[in-house]
Amino acid sequence: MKTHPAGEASPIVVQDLSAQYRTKGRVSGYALRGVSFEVRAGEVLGVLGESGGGKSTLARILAGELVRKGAGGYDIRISGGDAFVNGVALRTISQAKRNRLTFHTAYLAQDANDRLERSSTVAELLQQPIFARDKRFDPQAAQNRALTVLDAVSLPLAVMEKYPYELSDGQRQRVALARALVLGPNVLIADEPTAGIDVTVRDTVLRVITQLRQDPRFAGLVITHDLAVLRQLGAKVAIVHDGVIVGYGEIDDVFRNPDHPYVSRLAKALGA
Ligand SMILES: Nc1ncnc2c1ncn2[C@@H]1O[C@H](COP(=O)(O)OP(=O)(O)OP(=O)(O)O)[C@@H](O)[C@H]1O
Repeated sequence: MKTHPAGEASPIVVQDLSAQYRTKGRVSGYALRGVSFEVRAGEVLGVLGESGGGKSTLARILAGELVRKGAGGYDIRISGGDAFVNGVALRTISQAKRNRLTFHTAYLAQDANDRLERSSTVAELLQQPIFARDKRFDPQAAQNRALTVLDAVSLPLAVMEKYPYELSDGQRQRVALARALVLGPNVLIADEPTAGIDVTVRDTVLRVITQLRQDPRFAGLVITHDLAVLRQLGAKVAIVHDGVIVGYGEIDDVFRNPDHPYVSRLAKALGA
């Protein structure tokens, strides 16, 4: 397994990363073009940018989900550079090793709440990742773990026996978040975790990140235009536009001294 040359590197390192999508055997234009940044231990990076800029592509790669089958499926090809999560290079690792790596990564996709399997109860959904990692895991311990993450996302016990379709959008979003947390990850990749859902989810996301941060190896990448959330987290920001990073640094530095016309436009739009 290829590892980051720097050894004890940041939990997330992206080096000159370029990526394309493969659709029906054809490779598309570049979704990311030579992107580089690091998220150090203890840091949260907020990723902002216009629709189609490449934010979700970046999240998918860092979450180790380069290929997804079925409806809304896709196939990403890393065509240049590399990305390292917990020191492991994502470009060259096998699917089996990638699966193992993702045990340490909580990935909340944009449609995470719709992805929950309809035929499983919340209790089952929360325990599935535990048994996927270790078939012989003690069932009582797995249930306790599920209860702990349920509580962390402020859902009542009664939700455990329900099916996703019996829940509200906000509750489903909380279940998806709880499921992402159940293996005790040190890396969080969240794609618009607070967009379009009831406002209380926002507080839960903030609380969860604060809790995760107690792990000294924690690093988070959160795609959101919610500057209030990013400020509360003391996050740095990366502005992605047309597959490249056009602004990077502390929120106020980036928006007060824009290096690119898109950053000026975004600053105005967000009232930054
Ligand atoms: N499944 C796919 N197949 C082919 N191309 C795709 C696919 N998903 C995204 N792309 C392309 O990759 C580029 C980056 O898209 P991406 O979804 O990463 O942007 P985004 O910044 O997350 O946008 P949004 O805010 O709308 O989610 C776009 O040109 C887009 O058309």
